[in-house]
Amino acid sequence: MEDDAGERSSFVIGLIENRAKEVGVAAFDLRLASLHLSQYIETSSSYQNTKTLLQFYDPMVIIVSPNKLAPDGMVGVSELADRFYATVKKVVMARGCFDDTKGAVLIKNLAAKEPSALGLDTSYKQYYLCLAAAAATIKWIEAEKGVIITSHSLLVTFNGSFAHMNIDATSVQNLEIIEPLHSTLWGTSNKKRSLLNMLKTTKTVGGSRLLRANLLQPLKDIETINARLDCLDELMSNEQLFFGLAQVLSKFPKESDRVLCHFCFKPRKITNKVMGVDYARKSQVLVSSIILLKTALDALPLLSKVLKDAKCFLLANVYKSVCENEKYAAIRRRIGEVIDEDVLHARVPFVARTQQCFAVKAGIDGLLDIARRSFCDTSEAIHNLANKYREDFKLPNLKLPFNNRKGFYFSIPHKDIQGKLPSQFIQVLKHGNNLHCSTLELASLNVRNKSAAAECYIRTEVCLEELVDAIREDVSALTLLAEVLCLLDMIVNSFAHAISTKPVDRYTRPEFTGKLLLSGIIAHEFGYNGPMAIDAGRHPILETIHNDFVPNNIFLSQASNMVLIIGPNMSGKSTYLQQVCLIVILAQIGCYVPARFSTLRVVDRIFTRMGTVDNLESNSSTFMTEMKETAFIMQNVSQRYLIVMDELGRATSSSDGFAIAWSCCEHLLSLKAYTIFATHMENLSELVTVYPNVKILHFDVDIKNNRLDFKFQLKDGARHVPHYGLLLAEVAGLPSSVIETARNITSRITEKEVKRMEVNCIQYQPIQMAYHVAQRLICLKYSSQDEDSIREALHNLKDSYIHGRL
Ligand SMILES: Nc1ncnc2c1ncn2[C@@H]1O[C@H](COP(=O)(O)OP(=O)(O)OP(=O)(O)O)[C@@H](O)[C@H]1O
Repeated sequence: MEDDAGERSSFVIGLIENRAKEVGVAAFDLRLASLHLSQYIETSSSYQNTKTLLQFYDPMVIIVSPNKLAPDGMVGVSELADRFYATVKKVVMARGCFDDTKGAVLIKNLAAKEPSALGLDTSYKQYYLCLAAAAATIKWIEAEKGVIITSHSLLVTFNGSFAHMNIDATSVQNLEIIEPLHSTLWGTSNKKRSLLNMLKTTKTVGGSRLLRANLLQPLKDIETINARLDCLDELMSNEQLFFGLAQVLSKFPKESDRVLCHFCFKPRKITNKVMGVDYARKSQVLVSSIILLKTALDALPLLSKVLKDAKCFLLANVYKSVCENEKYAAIRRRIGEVIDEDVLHARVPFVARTQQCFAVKAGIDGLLDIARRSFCDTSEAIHNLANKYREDFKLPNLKLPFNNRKGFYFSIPHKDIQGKLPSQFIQVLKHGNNLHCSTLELASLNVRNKSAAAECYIRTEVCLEELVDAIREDVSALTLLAEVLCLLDMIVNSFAHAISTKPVDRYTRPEFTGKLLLSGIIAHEFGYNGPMAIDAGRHPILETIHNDFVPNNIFLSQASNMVLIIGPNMSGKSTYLQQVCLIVILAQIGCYVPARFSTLRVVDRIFTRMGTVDNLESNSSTFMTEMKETAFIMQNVSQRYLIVMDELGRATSSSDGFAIAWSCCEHLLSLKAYTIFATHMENLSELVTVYPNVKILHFDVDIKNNRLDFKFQLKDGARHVPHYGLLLAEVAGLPSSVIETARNITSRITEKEVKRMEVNCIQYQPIQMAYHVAQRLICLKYSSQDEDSIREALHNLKDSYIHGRL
């Protein structure tokens, strides 16, 4: 639709809730003509799930019902919209518009696929909230835009958000997925330093929107992830295919997705209301859409040529479903019957206007030909007028720019005007080194030129009526083409581009455990709870800034599902936590990752508590925010989650903070989720004496000349770095007398602590080792390795045990 251009959001969201904490969401994408339905129980009183969805969709309109149905203690989605999305247009529709029965009928009629494929027809009563939201949303769109949605044209997904990895809104900020934090880890805020900005080399608006959507909701389906990874394998090993595809994609208009979906919306029959809303403009959009569609269809044979020999499933499937699809050639033939072959899509406004006026072949409509003549005459008169002014007023550098709003105007360099501008020139505006202006004569010619163009558009629309109806019959083919172009743009221009611009093997393909093991006991034991191992992983963004970025490993498994990382300030803890999460996200969007090797299990949800984000809710102290975020994690955690906690408990008294951190760790250790916990509290390493499934690591630091020398290297076990806080405080410029006093106090405390830790470690090491041996033996029991490999593994295990390397 014409008013959803550019990268502005194109989502209209209907929201409704009941008193049982259930929320129904219908998110309608006007650009892609798709509708995404979700219904879920809101788990927190601060609406974390709803906020996450709203952040994901970034709506331009939120539709809510007037009555407050929120459960006690919750503000209600309507107020949520007011508080957090004050700049987004809010529409309140009568409760009756949220009609679930009507929603079900609409979905049945409008969805491109049978609703049974969505699980809606049999059990829709259960999902009445999202259907009610859908009814209201569709009603608003049809009324507001003056359109009727074409039957069986909508791409409908159900429960969309939960078929994907869930990253809550706070974690999106903490991990700097979309935008860098104001106080970034690296000092000044820089737009380049978010994962989205790093990957945003897509060439189309649809491609970058798909990329954003993927980063906010990575995939969970291993088959789809692997299909993308297979595609990247092929692109990386076949340069001709990679460059060929990149080149062909550039031949498709940037706005292909929006235009292809234009045909899903059928304008209502002309009513006074619609006539009043610049009817000519609507006709112009239609003509421009047809020209864009022609340009896109003309590029399809080139795509077929490049993809003909592609091997991977994804590209072969695109070839089969799009390139070999007869429907596109048929549509192109129909377009050729009415539209002039030479007409091209143009971005320069006046060229585009001329192409649109001359789109339909000459001789098809007499009135159109007359309107064109008038358009040409007025355009010529305007150019003649400019020539006349150049000569009469001695203004050889007078230019005649055009924009859609103003029409033609004059642009005169300031330096060419000796004294005053002649009085004929009106509406004078300074614009850089030029003056922009008009004259009465130009204004009158502009009006005539514009109305001649408007007449052309309206007549053209009449000529295109049959063609447009024919195109609408195959609208699902156009939606498919739009989807495919966005996906290819993301994979080729973003993923493959990012990998290929790095030195060879900097990015590698992640492996996923789970699929192969999904049978019987092995699936149960290891499939869903397979290990997460990253060898020589790097931070995808920071490594581009630091030439000497130090890679680090991680290993999490059922036997060791928590890693506790200890290290002084500035040693690299927060960077490491971010790094692991970003690698998991990259892997689950189907991209290679910055690591030498990685084996991952699919993560359902990432939770982070990193303490760097400003609190959005007023009246919450740093500590309360920290506790609220932690409570949210604790209440929602389940086994395939990845939890990342940075310095929990630092915002209160040290004893309470330690107690909270310890008990949170104990709680998390009792679950199957994987947790990475970074802390300054060295005493927390004593957890290892009680829980064999926690692994302690530390960031290596040397002390040279009373200065900390950071190695950024993770090492096994805990290491006590004496007085690192004092050393850093000294560097920061605290007076030496203050430092001296502080040093005396801390040395007395820490000596005692260290001794106690050493005793405990020695005492509990054998228990730890026995536990790890047992776990590895269980793994070996279920492994499918041959006898020799098992023998070798047992040998290695024995060696590791003897040398205390477990
Ligand atoms: N692996 C690495 N290789 C190179 N430099 C790194 C690495 N990790 C971190 N750094 C550098 O160290 C700086 C500090 O890292 P980070 O903020 O992660 O430390 P921290 O231990 O979390 O500190 P604090 O405890 O004070 O929050 C980063 O800004 C980055 O410049």
